[in-house]
Amino acid sequence: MTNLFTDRLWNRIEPIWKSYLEHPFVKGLGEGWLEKDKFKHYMKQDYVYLIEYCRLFALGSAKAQDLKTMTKFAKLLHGTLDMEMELHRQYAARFGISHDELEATEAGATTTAYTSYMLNIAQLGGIENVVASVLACAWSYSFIGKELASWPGAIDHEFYGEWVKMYSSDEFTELAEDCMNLINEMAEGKPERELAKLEEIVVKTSYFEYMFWDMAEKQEEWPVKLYTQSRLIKPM
Ligand SMILES: Cc1ncc(C[n+]2csc(CCO)c2C)c(N)n1
Repeated sequence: MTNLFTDRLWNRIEPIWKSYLEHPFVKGLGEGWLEKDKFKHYMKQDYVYLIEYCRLFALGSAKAQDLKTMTKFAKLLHGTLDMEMELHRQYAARFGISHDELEATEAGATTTAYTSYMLNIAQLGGIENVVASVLACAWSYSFIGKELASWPGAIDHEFYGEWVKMYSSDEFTELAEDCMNLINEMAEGKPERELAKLEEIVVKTSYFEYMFWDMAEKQEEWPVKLYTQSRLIKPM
């Protein structure tokens, strides 16, 4: 039996990912009672998150050592720009937000920290760092999508059903599997010291995923209180 690196990763990330399903934002989304304003905030932050995320896939293509990997990343880039971000544009339209307004969203603290971390890691190392940075995002959404799709009424919900449908779809499962196959191929033959580094990236990005759900729940932008002459001018 082969020892898959993703099986080893699963031991570390399972408790973190299970906590997403307990988080009020994800629970509310799956059970259908999530406040729309929270979802709107999430979709706007997620859109600018995805713009930065696309750069990661482009970096993956640039760093690829063979055409098969280059093509995989190009496919992931296209899938994100054209399919995943289209979901956001459609939800934005339902909220009366134009494409330009959506694109002009100012990234909040968590969004900035998360995308900056991934882009830094991906630029520092070789192709395996790019794959480790994107893995938790693609795989955890597939995990959440599949789980929520099994909750009664989630997929047919008049508002959140589209979200559940997209992330539980075959196309998304395939994108997540592409990332899992890539990391398994790249882990083969690597020394323990390097595997441990990759594992840390996947654990850190899994923590960031939790923080992203929490940012959405709290509708957080920059949690800074601004004072002028001792008067609070920007309560958070
Ligand atoms: C914070 C955050 N994390 C993960 C995803 C999901 N995601 C990002 S890229 C990708 C693969 C192909 O598009 C998937 C599934 C998201 N939307 N927002």
